[in-house]
Amino acid sequence: MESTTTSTSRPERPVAIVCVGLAGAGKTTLMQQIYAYLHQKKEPPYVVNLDPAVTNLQYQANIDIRDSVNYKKVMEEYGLGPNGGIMTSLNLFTTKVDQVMNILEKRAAPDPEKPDRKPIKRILIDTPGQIEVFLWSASGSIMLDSLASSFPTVIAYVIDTERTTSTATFMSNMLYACSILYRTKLPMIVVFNKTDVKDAEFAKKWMADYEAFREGLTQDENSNAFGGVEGQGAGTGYMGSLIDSMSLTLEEFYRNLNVVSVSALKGTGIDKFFEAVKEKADEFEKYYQPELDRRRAERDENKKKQREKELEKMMKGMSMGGTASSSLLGDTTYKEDDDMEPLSPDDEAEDDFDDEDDREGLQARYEAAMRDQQDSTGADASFAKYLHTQRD
Ligand SMILES: Nc1nc2c(ncn2[C@@H]2O[C@H](COP(=O)(O)OP(=O)(O)OP(=O)(O)O)[C@@H](O)[C@H]2O)c(=O)[nH]1
Repeated sequence: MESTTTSTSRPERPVAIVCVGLAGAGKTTLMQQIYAYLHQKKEPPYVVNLDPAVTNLQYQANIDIRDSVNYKKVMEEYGLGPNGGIMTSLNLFTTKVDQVMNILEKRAAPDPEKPDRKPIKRILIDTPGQIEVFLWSASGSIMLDSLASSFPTVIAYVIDTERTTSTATFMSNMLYACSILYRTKLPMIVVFNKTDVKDAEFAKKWMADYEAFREGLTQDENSNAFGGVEGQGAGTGYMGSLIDSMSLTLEEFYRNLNVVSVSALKGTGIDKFFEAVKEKADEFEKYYQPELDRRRAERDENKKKQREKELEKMMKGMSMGGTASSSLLGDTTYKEDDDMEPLSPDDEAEDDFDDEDDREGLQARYEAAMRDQQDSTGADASFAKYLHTQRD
C-alpha cells in the first residue's frame, strides 16, 4: 500500500482493538484471555462491553452498555425481537458516545492529580455476536468513527476455525471479513480461534496459495460437498466455479490482512496476536490517519461553505449586499488569547447557539450514518430496508 500523505507526528496513543465475529466464534473468551494476558504484563487495558445481551462476562468491563441500557426491558417496551432489542439498545447507548470518548481520552493522557496512574495503552471493545446489527447500524458507525477519530483502531475478526474447514464455509467467512473491511475502512486482523481443536494451517495455506485452495475445492467437489448427485461431483458446477473465481478475486484482500492463530481457551498465540495489533496500529497511523484527516478537512470545508451560503442568504434577506455588509465590519482579527469583553445578553444568546450546535452534532452524525447506509450498493439498500423493518 502506497501512502500519498505523510502522517503528522503524534504522541503515542492507545490502540483500540474491536473484537467482532459471528456468534460463538469466541470473542468474549478471547477478550477474557487478552485481559488476563495484559494484566499479567502489568499493562491493564481499558475495557468497553458493547454487547447488551451478554449474561456472563468473564472480565471486568470499565464501561458496560448493560449499566446504561436494560436490553430485556427495551425488547418488552418496544415490542422487539432479540436483534431489534440489541440494535435499539446500541442506538440508545450511542447518545452517550461523547461521554465515553471523553473518558477514554482522559484515561489515555497522564493525570497530573494521579501521577501513579499510567495512561492506558490499549482499549478493548467487545461487540454483539449479531455482527450485522453492530457493523451495519448507524450506532455501530458512530462508535467506530468516534473511536477512529481519537485512537488508532484495529478490527480483530474472530473465526471459529473448526467451522470453516470446507472451502464453501471458508469462502463465506472471507467474504464476510471483506465486507467488514469495506464497511469500517479500518485495518483488520483475521484471528483463527479454537486452534486447540483444529489447526489453522490449512486456512493460512489457502490464503497464501491459490493452487492449494484449488486442490481443497476439487476435494470438496469430488466428495459431493456442494450438493450434487452422489458420485457425479458438484451438481451443476456453479458453486465450485463461483468459489474458485472468488478466491482469485480475494487475493489482493488477503495480502493486506494479518492472520493469526490462537486458542482463546488455552491462551496460545496471544503474543502473535499483539504483534499483529502493533503492526496494524502502525499501519493505521501511516495510511489510515492521513485519509481520516483529509476526510475531516473536507467535511469542515463543506460545513464552512454551507455556513457562508447561509450567511449570504441571510444578508440578502436583510437586503444587504455581501460587499456592503462586509464594509460595515471592522477588519479586526480575533485571536484565542485576546482579552475577552464580558458577555452581553446577545453574546449569551450566541453561546446558547453553540450548545445547540453541539447537540445537533450528534443528530447530524446519526443522519449522516443513516444516509451512508442508504447510499450504498443494492445489497446495502436491501439491508437498510431490513433495518427499517427492525426499527418499525
Ligand atoms: N475449544 C475451544 N473452545 C472455545 C475457544 N474459544 C471459545 N470457545 C468456546 O466457544 C463458545 C463460545 O465462546 P464465546 O466466547 O462466548 O463466543 P462469542 O463469540 O463471544 O459468542 P457471542 O457472545 O454469542 O457472540 C464457548 O463455549 C467457549 O468456551 C477456544 O479457543 N477453544
